[in-house]
Amino acid sequence: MDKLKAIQPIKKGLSGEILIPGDKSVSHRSVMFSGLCDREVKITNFLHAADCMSTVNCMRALGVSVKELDENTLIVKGNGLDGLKEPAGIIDAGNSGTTLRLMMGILSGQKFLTTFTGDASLSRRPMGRVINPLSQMGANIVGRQNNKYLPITVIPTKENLHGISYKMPMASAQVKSAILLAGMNADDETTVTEPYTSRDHTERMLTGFGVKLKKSGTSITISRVNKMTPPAEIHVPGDISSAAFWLVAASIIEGSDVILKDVGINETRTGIIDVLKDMGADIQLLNVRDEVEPLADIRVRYAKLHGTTFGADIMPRLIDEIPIIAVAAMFAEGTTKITGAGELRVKETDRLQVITDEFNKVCPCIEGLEDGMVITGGQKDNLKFARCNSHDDHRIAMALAILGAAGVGVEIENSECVNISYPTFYEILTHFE
Ligand SMILES: O=C(O)C1=C[C@@H](OP(=O)(O)O)[C@@H](O)[C@H](O)C1
Ligand SMILES: C=C(OP(=O)(O)O)C(=O)O
Repeated sequence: MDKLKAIQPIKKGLSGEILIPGDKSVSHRSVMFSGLCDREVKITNFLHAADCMSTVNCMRALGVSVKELDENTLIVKGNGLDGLKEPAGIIDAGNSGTTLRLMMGILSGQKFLTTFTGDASLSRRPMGRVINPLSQMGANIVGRQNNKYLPITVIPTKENLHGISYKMPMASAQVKSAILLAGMNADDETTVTEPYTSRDHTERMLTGFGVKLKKSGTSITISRVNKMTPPAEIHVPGDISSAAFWLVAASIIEGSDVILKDVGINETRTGIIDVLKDMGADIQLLNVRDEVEPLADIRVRYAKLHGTTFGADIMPRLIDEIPIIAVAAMFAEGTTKITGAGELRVKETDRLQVITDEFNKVCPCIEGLEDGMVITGGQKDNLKFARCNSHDDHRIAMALAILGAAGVGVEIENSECVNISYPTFYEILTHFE
């Protein structure tokens, strides 16, 4: 039985500095791409959390050496671009959509068989969105319910993959990445076009490994890759999706003035900063610097927020932040309307449904829409202590914790799932009084 977590209200606000752990998306990719090279790559500030460990275990099962120098420092040594080996058993992708979808792209051109499983949540998530375009490239991937769900097997094909030009029905970095990674093994050019630009970590990191990509608007083109030349070291920036919980907590808890250290500010990820600023938040970027990914320290102070409206065009830039933005909206004066968020229905949970069901237990102020929600704000004095359920969704658990900390406290059932992306989250939260 998972632990019930009691969260106390924070009275004095957030202060000092919070060191933000490594970015989950960049951590996954750093291990995958390094594992396709034939020399050692050192990865620093790697996110040691359950999702990224699913990727580490997957790469190990495929014959890649991954040594852990300490919790956040890895040495990855692969056997070259054609050096992955057939795994001896079934690979468990756990809770991680990124692991499963990107690995399908990498494995679809390999000459061996791989079978994946995952947890109950991942087994409900749609995989046809990756299997369909990869099949058009000549991959042979089968899954439950007519190739839609886990368990999934990637079957070797006799023919090489061929390039396609694919217009994606949704903005998704996982789908885009899977197609580009398969495209590295295809005989001719592969082009993928998104309705809106999603996070571009794959494109940036592949470029850092010497892979040539052409970008035009929201289209990316890749050709067969014969060799990857890794940097000696990859430093993973702090995860803005983890920083998001403190950005909102400090914005809504009076007396807060805190600095979030070493946060990745790649513009395909900073939608949360734009939306919070639009709501009146006091956020300053300090010490901005540019590595493979841009980084900054972020100062955030309590401010009186007001409601806002946003939709599909900004959604890929804040897709994982909707639960915590909903919390900000509950404290903001006026109404917040979010549309174009239908993708939230196919995350670890149906996040639109879970936000409406669980946050309304604390204060019934959220009306669900088919592709979003309307939140009536100004609820600070109307919150009641409730027992809520994360439904085993890490981002819901953390958003509920901030809702409780900024209000009158909360109890969270299935609270341990924060280990998926932010194992030290509760420890940091309880530093503040
Ligand atoms: O590529 C990635 O690392 C991710 C892409 C997003 O998913 P989609 O591609 O399904 O939108 C995001 O929600 C997920 O947390 C991580
Ligand atoms: C959706 C998420 O991750 P994934 O798709 O990799 O499971 C997330 O971390 O919020």
